[in-house]
Formats: sequence, structure tokens, C-alpha cells
Amino acid sequence: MSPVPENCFVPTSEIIAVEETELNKKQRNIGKWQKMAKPHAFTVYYVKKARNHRWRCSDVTFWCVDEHLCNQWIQALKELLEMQKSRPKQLLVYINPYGGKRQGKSIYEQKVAPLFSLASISTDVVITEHANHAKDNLFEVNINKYDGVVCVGGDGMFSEVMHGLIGRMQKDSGIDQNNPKAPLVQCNIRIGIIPAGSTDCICYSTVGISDPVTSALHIIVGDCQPLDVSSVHHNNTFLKYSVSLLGYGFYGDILKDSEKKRWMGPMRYDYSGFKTFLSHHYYEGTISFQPAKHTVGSPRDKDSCRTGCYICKKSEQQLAEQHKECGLKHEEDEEEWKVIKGKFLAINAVNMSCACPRSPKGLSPAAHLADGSADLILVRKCSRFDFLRYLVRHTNQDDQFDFSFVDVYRVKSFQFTSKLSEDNESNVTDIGKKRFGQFCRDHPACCCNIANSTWNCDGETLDSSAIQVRVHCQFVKLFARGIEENSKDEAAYSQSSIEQLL
Ligand SMILES: Nc1ncnc2c1ncn2[C@@H]1O[C@H](COP(=O)(O)OP(=O)(O)OP(=O)(O)O)[C@@H](O)[C@H]1O
Ligand SMILES: CCCCCCCCCCCCC/C=C/[C@@H](O)[C@H](CO)NC(=O)CCCCC
Ligand SMILES: [Ca+2]
Repeated sequence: MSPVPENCFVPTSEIIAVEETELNKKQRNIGKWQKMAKPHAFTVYYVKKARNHRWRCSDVTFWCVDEHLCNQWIQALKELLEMQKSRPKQLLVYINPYGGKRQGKSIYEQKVAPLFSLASISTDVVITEHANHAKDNLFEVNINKYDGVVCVGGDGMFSEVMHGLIGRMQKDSGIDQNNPKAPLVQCNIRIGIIPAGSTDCICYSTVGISDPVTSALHIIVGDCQPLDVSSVHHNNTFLKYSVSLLGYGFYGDILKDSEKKRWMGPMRYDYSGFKTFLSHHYYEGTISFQPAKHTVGSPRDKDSCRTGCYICKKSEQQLAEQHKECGLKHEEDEEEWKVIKGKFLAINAVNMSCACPRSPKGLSPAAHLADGSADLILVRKCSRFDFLRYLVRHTNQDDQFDFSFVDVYRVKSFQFTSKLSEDNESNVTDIGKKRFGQFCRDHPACCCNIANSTWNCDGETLDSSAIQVRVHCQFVKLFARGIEENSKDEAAYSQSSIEQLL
């Protein structure tokens, strides 16, 4: 039994479970309880917030002489827990046994399953046998049976589950994902991520830490964090959805190289990162985008997206109003497109900060989880030394956008076409054709000597370099609450605390 703290304030929403406690002989002989003939006790398991957004399951045991009173307390607390309607009761769990350091199965069995069982959550567990197992399975299962789907693995595993869920929703509603303008059906089944991958950027950016126990507790208390999702098309063919990074150039090349080194585990990214940095390839192309005018935020803001983010709420409202006004007119197509052509070392579009243990502030520290926009970062051709300075700023407090060769825009959609594919006159949309006609007249003797790069879409490569991307505001939901401002203090003071009840 843990020592009872002097003052312990716990919001009922952060109680994990309440259980009657059988006292053993040793416990009965402690302190004042030894005077009791037959003490009764119950234990409250609750979320204890530690440093750096880490959550732990802690417990406090209450003792009393009156058995009836003790049972009344247990009953009352259980009723309070029953009233927490957002908590999941039945979960579908997919475990990738080969993700990250191949610890997925043991992480789940040792750290997560006991907590789910303590919180009386039933689970159906599937250990994946091959890539796309989880995704394909989600098209077949009786999805209505579940309050959520949990993936144990990395960003790739999350991506699979998300594609399965979104794809299933569209299929059930008869919506063709290949149509870039199709009004997609939102996915309301929450996804939980138990981090056991190599980068775990989605977990880190939505929880503030990559820690299986913390994530399990966010699932248990029934948190809900909406997330923006980008749909990626090549002309009228659906390619993929993205929630974290869509990266061309540097991050695409790292990924392509690292795929051959999967056996190295998470280290493969350091190896390929170093190699790609030395190769210093740049790519020529044109990027066209529609600025996100609905949001009041900017990528250069000093404040980041935090739990209950005001900018995300406002942006969602603003978008809803716009959609009401526009109706079926598709006015967004006619809105202003900005066109930028050039030679780029990296083109990164991020729907969230992309914070991860490698870079705790991420690729765009002020990006928002649920504001219906992505931050488009263009890193133009520069020296190796300058590019290194840019990269190093992802790991310290300096502003990574404060370079003449770096531009950042908040966008709601964008398109990219490489110079190479334009020259080959293949796979170009009408808009692209018009814009590249201009581009090629301007640069008749183009000196770009490099083949296309590859798009890195949340850690997976895309087959096409010419893509059209649209951000869908708050399209999926996670068992998370965003990064808390100051989780430790918040935990200490709450109105609805069991201490008040006691
Ligand atoms: N049983 C399996 N065998 C082989 N591949 C699998 C299996 N289960 C899932 N996968 C695939 O493995 C890929 C990578 O998985 P995951 O994201 O869990 O780990 P990771 O790549 O190490 O982490 P990160 O995505 O953070 O880099 C996923 O895209 C998924 O489709
Ligand atoms: C000299 C020191 C310089 C250090 C620079 C560090 C900069 C690190 C920024 C990290 C950005 C991660 C973006 C996340 C992308 C994920 O969607 C994806 C899937 O997991 N991961 C990768 O593509 C894996 C990409 C791995 C990149 C290293
Ligand atoms: Ca966003």
C-alpha cells in the first residue's frame, strides 16, 4: 500500500478504478488501525501526473471500522465512474510485434493490459502477422461493437489503423476516396496509440511524451483530441492520408534510404539522416497553395497548441460558418492560389508540430493539432553549413524559420509538381500545366541535375511526386487531450475532487 499523502486532490475524471481491499495481517498492525477489531478498506486508483507530461497509476487506500460505510463509499465512487460516459468499455487492439525495437507485444502485455483490466475495459487483441493486416481487418470487423481502436506500434501502425477506419467509413457511406473533392464522412471512433515505434511523433505531439503507460491512462479516462488529416491525391487517384509529415526532398530521401535498413531498428533514421545530409540533394519544382485564412494563428507564433486550444476551437467554428455560407458552391476552388517555384532541399507540410524525442519542439513548433491547416515549410537550396544550422535549431530554443532560405506558410491545401515531371509532360493537372508553362519559359536552360525525390507521408513513401493535398479539419479523433500547459499544478487543484467528497 502506498503511503497516504497529506492532501490528495483527484478529479473524478482521473480516477482509474475503485476496489475493495483485503487487508493482510501486517497491514492491520500498522499505526492506529491496529486498535480496530476488523478494519475495512477500499483503494482508489488514480492518475498521478509527474514531470514532462508523464502519467502514472497511483493508489490511495481508505480504512474504516464500519463495513457498511465502507461499502457505501465503494458504491458511490463506482457510480461516479459509471457516469464518465466518454470512457471506453470495449476496445479493439492491434499490436505490431515488429515495430520500433520489437517490444510491442511485451509493452502491451506488461504495461497496458493490466491497466485496462484494472479499469474493467474488455479487449479483443490482434497481433498483426503482416503489413496491412490491421487495415484490412478493419474493413471486416463489426466496428460498432467497439468504443475505440488501439494500435501498439509506431506512426506507421497508426497510419494503418487510421486508413482502415477512414476507408471503412467511406466504403460504408458509398463515398469514392479517389475523388479529391468528395465530402468525406468523419470518423468518430477514437484511436489510441500505445507508442512502440521508431519515431512515435503522433503520440509525442498529442500527449507530450512517448510513454506507453501515459497513453494507456489517456485511453482509460476517455480523453478525446480531434486531429486534422490531409488527403493526398495524384490527379484523380487517392494515394494516402497524412496526419504528421508530408516531406519531399530531405525527409523523403531519408525514408527511402532507411527502408533498406529496417533491420537497424530506430537507428536507421540516424544513419540515413547523416547520409542524406551529406548528399545535399536539392529538387526543382513548383508548389501552389491556398493560404489558411480561416485561422487566426500563424506558424511564427510564440505560443504552441495546448489542451483546449483556443485557436483550434475558433478555426473549427470559422470553417463551419464558411461551409454553411458556401453551401455546395465549392467556392474554395476559386480562392487565391499562391505559386512558388524554385530549388528546394526540403518541402515539409505538417499538420501538427511533429515533435518527437529527436526534436521536442518539432518541425513547426506552433502548428495546431485541429485548426484545419497545415504548415508548409520550404527550405530552399543553401549551403551544407546553413542547412546544418537549420537542422540544429530543431533541437534548441532558436527559431528554425529565421533564415533567408526558409519560408513557412499556413495553408489549407497545396499542390506540388516536380520540374522533371513537367518536362516529361506527364501527370500534370491543368492548373499545373498553366503554372509550369510560365516556369519553363522563365528557365529555358534549367541546371537542375537531379531526379525526383520521394514524398514521405507519415513515414511511408508515395509512388507519385506530383500530388494534390487538402486538409480536413478535425477528421479523426484520438484518445488524448493535447499537450497540457502545466500538468503537475493542474492535477493538484480541482473542484470535483474526491477529497471534497470525503
Ligand atoms: N506483423 C507485421 N509484419 C511486418 N510489418 C508489419 C506488421 N504489422 C505492421 N506492419 C507494418 O510495419 C510498419 C511500421 O510499423 P510501426 O510504425 O509500428 O514501426 P516503426 O516503423 O518502427 O515506427 P515509426 O513508424 O514510428 O517509424 C507499418 O507501416 C505496418 O504497416
Ligand atoms: C545535428 C543534429 C540535427 C538533428 C536534426 C533533428 C531534426 C529531427 C526532426 C524530426 C522530424 C520528425 C518528423 C516525423 C516524421 C514521421 O511522420 C515519420 C514516421 O514516423 N518519421 C520519419 O519519417 C523519420 C524521420 C526521421 C528524421 C530524423
Ligand atoms: Ca493543423
